[in-house]
Amino acid sequence: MPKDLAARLDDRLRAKRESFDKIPVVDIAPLLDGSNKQRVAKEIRWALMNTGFMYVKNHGIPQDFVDSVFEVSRRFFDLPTWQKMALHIGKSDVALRGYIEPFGENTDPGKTKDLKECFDIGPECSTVEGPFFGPNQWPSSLPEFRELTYGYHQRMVDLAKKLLKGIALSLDLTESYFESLTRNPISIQRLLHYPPQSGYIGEDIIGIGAHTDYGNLTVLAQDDVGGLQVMNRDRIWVEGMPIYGTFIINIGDLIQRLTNDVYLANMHRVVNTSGRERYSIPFFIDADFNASIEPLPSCVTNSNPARYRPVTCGQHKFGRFAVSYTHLSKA
Ligand SMILES: O=C(O)CCC(=O)C(=O)O
Ligand SMILES: [Fe+2]
Repeated sequence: MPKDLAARLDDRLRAKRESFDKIPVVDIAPLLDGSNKQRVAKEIRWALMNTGFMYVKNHGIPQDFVDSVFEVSRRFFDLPTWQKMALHIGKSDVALRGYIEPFGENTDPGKTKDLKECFDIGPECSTVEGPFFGPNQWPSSLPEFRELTYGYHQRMVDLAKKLLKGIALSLDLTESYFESLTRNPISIQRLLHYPPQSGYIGEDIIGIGAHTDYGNLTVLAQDDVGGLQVMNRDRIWVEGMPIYGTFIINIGDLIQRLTNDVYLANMHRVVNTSGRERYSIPFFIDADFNASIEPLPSCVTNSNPARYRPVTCGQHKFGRFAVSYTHLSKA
């Protein structure tokens, strides 16, 4: 964990929040169909103030489609290592697309090595245009991979934009608030595979080290294995158990900065002691590369003065990857 995060963690958890022993489930149908957006906004507000996480149900993405992406993800991670390494993220320049081997990204660098392996996809561009924007790399031995995973990415962008509307309403902003910040947003569609761990497990090697997400919003699909843990106010790790048919939504640093810590980008990690392989599919949506993020006037008060200086989305995000990606931090 970068030092500033470690220092801020205590502060965050001291903040006036209700502790939680489970993550709330929010039915977002009334947000999506417009029948009761305000009720959903209220539930989102409680969840993001107190846990930074929520499950969403009735999200409109067919479960058999999600299952088919899990299936192709399993097939991808089953490929021989040399085939995966041929698509290594280091070959994508600053676009940051492709395969990341175990220990190739450590989200709590200096403390934990991450056992997970990943594959990252993003908005398709024909050449590298700059950080996070460039061509994807595709596995030629899995012809169905591209259509399924890129199609999923498109559905996620759409869902995330609807969720951002709900978040805007939950902050008493107009529902279109995020539109001007997300015209061509950085987004990453990631596939993850966690091998099981057994015996003594210390914090030096786990599935994914304790971290907050970097951007605006994460939409996570997980299989039925379990292992996600989210920290509560008493610094207890609460299990984010799988609930079939839901996604887990959590906010990242940028929304925490925007809300001046009213909403919590909460710490989480994965420890897979199930004895089974675990797969998950997180999608990250951020803001435009040059979007400036600073505390909203409505979240700055005498008792909660502005805690953050403006930062551009791209600067913040690339800065965090620069220390977590082994291939970048060694360069
Ligand atoms: O696999 C999971 O459940 C969580 C993954 C995660 O936290 C991340 O990729 O940022
Ligand atoms: Fe995360």
